[in-house]
Amino acid sequence: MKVNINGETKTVLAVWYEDNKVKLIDQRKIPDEISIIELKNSNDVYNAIRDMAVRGAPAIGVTAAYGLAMAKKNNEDMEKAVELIRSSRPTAYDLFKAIDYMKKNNFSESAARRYALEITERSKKIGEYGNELIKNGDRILTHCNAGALAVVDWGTAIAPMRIAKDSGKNIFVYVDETRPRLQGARLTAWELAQEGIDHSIIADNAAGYFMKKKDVNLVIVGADRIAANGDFANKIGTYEKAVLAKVNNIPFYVAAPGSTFDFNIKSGDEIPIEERDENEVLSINGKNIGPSQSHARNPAFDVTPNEYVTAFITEYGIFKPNELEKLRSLISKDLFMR
Ligand SMILES: CSC[C@H]1O[C@H](OP(=O)(O)O)[C@H](O)[C@@H]1O
Repeated sequence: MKVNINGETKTVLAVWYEDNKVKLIDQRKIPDEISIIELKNSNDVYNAIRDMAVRGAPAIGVTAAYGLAMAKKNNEDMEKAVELIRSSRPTAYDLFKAIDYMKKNNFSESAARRYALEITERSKKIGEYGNELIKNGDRILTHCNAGALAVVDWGTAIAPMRIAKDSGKNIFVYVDETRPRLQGARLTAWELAQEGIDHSIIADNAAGYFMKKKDVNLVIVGADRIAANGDFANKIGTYEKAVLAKVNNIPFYVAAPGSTFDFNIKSGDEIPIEERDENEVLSINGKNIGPSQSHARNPAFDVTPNEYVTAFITEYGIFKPNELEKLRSLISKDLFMR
């Protein structure tokens, strides 16, 4: 993605592999600064994923792939490195796909680079297919960050918006702030601003207001894990946006690569939901927002039933929930996904 750093336009990626180190933009510091951190071993990779220096299902997978190649090159105990990185976060299926891919390819550096390139190229395809759903003048709502930062470049839900803009369409985006980690207000808004895409940040609770006012033409979100029946996990708050979209007859699209589809599970009931530290809810920028006696619950994801999904936007094309068997067949024939 192109970013303006001190008046200079640079092309940056969310995560890359250089000098036998995994390097990434520390997403906890955006939009205040673009800070690059270098990971030197599997323990660094575990911490970076767990603490969300890098986040977003495909980006987590790519970071794991590079991290395992680095661990192999550093002669780490690979069984321990795999188990450590596998334990970093439970919901995003891409993490486990990437680990399996690297295992099948002897944790080689070339395999990690191929994994990263495939994911990047596939996210651009998602953008091209998704662009077909966007008309000139459309007002789009999105939740959390499913942009280049959540992948490597391009993004999933944001990729169609970028390609629509580049193809000359006039679009506007409502960006849910996405409490508690504010991936929308901090990351999606930053990406859209860099791309010159017109947008407004809104409180998570305001999405229904704009949908009911008929000020939203479509919703596009990302995903962290999609079950065989089309139920999917995504950032907490997605489920209620999907219900509001259905009630207001607004198309609701989920953008995700094949690496996010978990056909081993029948429904969303089987998707593990990460519960994170309560302090992410209890404080903002390190300042407590509630009384000291109060505790908080902090599920990082929720599951949206397939009935609320208009269609899935993938690198293979666009599929309705009842067409996922066709998608499963295409993925099974895809050498990269085996
Ligand atoms: C393109 S995957 C993005 C997906 O990941 C986010 O979760 P997190 O920021 O906790 O990694 C969110 O669910 C996004 O939709």
